[in-house]
Amino acid sequence: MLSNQPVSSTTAWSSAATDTDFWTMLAHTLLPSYVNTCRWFAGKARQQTGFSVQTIHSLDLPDGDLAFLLILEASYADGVPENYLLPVSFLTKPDAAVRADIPEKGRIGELTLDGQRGLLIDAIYDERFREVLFTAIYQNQTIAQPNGQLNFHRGKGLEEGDDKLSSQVLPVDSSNSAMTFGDKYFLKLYRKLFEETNPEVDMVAFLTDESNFTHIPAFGGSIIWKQPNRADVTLGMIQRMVPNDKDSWMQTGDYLNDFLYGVPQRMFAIREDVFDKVELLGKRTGEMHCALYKPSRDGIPTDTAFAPEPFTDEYRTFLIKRFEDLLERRYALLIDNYTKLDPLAQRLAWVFMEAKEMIETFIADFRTRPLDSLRIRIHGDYHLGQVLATSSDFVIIDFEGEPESTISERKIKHSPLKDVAGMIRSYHYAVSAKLFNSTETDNIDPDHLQRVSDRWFYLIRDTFLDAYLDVFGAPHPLFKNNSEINFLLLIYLLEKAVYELGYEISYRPAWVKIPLKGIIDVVREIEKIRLSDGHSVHDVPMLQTGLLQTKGV
Ligand SMILES: Nc1ncnc2c1ncn2[C@@H]1O[C@H](COP(=O)(O)OP(=O)(O)O)[C@@H](O)[C@H]1O
Ligand SMILES: O=P(O)(O)O[C@H]1O[C@H](CO)[C@@H](O[C@H]2O[C@H](CO)[C@@H](O)[C@H](O)[C@H]2O)[C@H](O)[C@H]1O
Repeated sequence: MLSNQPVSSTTAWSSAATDTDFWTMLAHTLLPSYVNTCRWFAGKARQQTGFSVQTIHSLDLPDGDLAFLLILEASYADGVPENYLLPVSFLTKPDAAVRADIPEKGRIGELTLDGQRGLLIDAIYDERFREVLFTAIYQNQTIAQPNGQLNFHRGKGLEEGDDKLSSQVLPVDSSNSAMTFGDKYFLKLYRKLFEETNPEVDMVAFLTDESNFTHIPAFGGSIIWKQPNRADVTLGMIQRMVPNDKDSWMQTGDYLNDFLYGVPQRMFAIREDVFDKVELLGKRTGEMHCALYKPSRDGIPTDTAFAPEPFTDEYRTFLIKRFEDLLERRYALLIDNYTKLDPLAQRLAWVFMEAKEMIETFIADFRTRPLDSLRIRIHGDYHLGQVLATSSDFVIIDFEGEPESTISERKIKHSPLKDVAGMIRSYHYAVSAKLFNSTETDNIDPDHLQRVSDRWFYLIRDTFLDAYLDVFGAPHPLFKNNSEINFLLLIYLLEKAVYELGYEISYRPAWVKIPLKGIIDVVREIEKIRLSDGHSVHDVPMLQTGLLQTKGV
């Protein structure tokens, strides 16, 4: 977004790196309004108190010009400041063609530097900058900077001979920026930065280098900022590009359109190939977790970052605390927004509020319940939108973990059933969003709609779960027995639905009833447990309609 204010400085672009006054001036003029238009800036809704350029890394462009990688600090009235990556370059040529190529969202503003007029842009839109990043990764370059060094690392997935590829910025608007190289590589530049290696780099590099799991885009390399006595900061990662038409959320939506067709005629029909796909996704998910399960072999411990761990007291305390905080925040959010909810959501909200004590008792049981299953690194934000559908298979992407968690939290090991719960919730979302938000079902009795969507969901859930568990065989150290599987699934399903409740209240209020229904389904399961054996929960029965019963796990 171009600012109308003409901004000028006596500094030339070539000597700007060391001119702190220049960057301070920019941080007070062009940058705040620009950053606030960017999809990747997560601080828009917060009360901002200012921006400052904390660090400037210089990169030489092929024609002798320069681009800078700015680390921009955003400060707020409440809470800790955040750091964002903003690469900038300065186009001085009054060349209309060059400028016409820069989309509005890449234009930071007009600048006059040392008498030279030009346009300051987000450098991802500068082909020279993209070429420099790619070449540096390809050549494993280390570029010294006043504040440490930039380490460009090439991984297994970047092939020899692919050194000159044309590049583009992908139009997807998300929390990071994506560039493609020769339609073969996908480079993600992280925008919000953390002083720790991004979990996505850990995970994708590990799966590429240490396992035979091929259903992720192979790791092509990373861009890391290293500083003495400080943790590494990950600036970017490159992977193989996956040719895909759509993600699994969209694919499931297509299946649901077919299904929806029969609903007004009271015909319940799911195509067989839908079950085949769901089974395949269950299998791929199981294979991903098998690949992440690396016990010590012959007494030789594997990389501790990936070694399986038991359900320690420390983990139990962490999870319970997180759950309690999450519940408190969600109850408060729900109360604040109650009057904005539609009548169905309000009814469900009441059931949730009334079940508070029961939920708390159930969570508290997690502190002492004997659990012999194991925890490993997992995807962490697993849902249908994170799985790309190729012509006949699936590729799993976006291993950054749950956006609301800190980077350290995202690396905590969990039961892989947390990912399984994420996917189950996602199927529930898919059918609920389709059936309750489509005009085709406007005239259908809501109770009937609820019954058919429940049936669809249970069949799909059990198909997914069954195919998932089949991968492990029985017994497997990750899952002690059915009772533990069912208990852990309930815990993670509840946690995920409670997390989603906040997401929907903030971003899609019309969808709030979806996670509320998910929470209430778990509450009903907890009630069943209590009714079956008083208040102790030794044997946790299978989920309603679960095919699990037939498995000898
Ligand atoms: N390796 C890849 N190949 C092709 N497209 C990809 C690849 N990785 C991601 N994408 C596309 O880019 C979008 C954003 O990627 P994602 O990893 O989810 O980024 P973000 O962290 O910004 O959400 C995805 O929804 C998908 O459409
Ligand atoms: O942007 P991310 O992929 O990191 O994930 C966030 O946004 C997701 C929504 O796009 C949100 O997922 C929720 O909605 C999905 C449907 O749009 C559904 O499939 C998921 O089950 C549901 O959790 C995700 O929670 C949030 O972290």
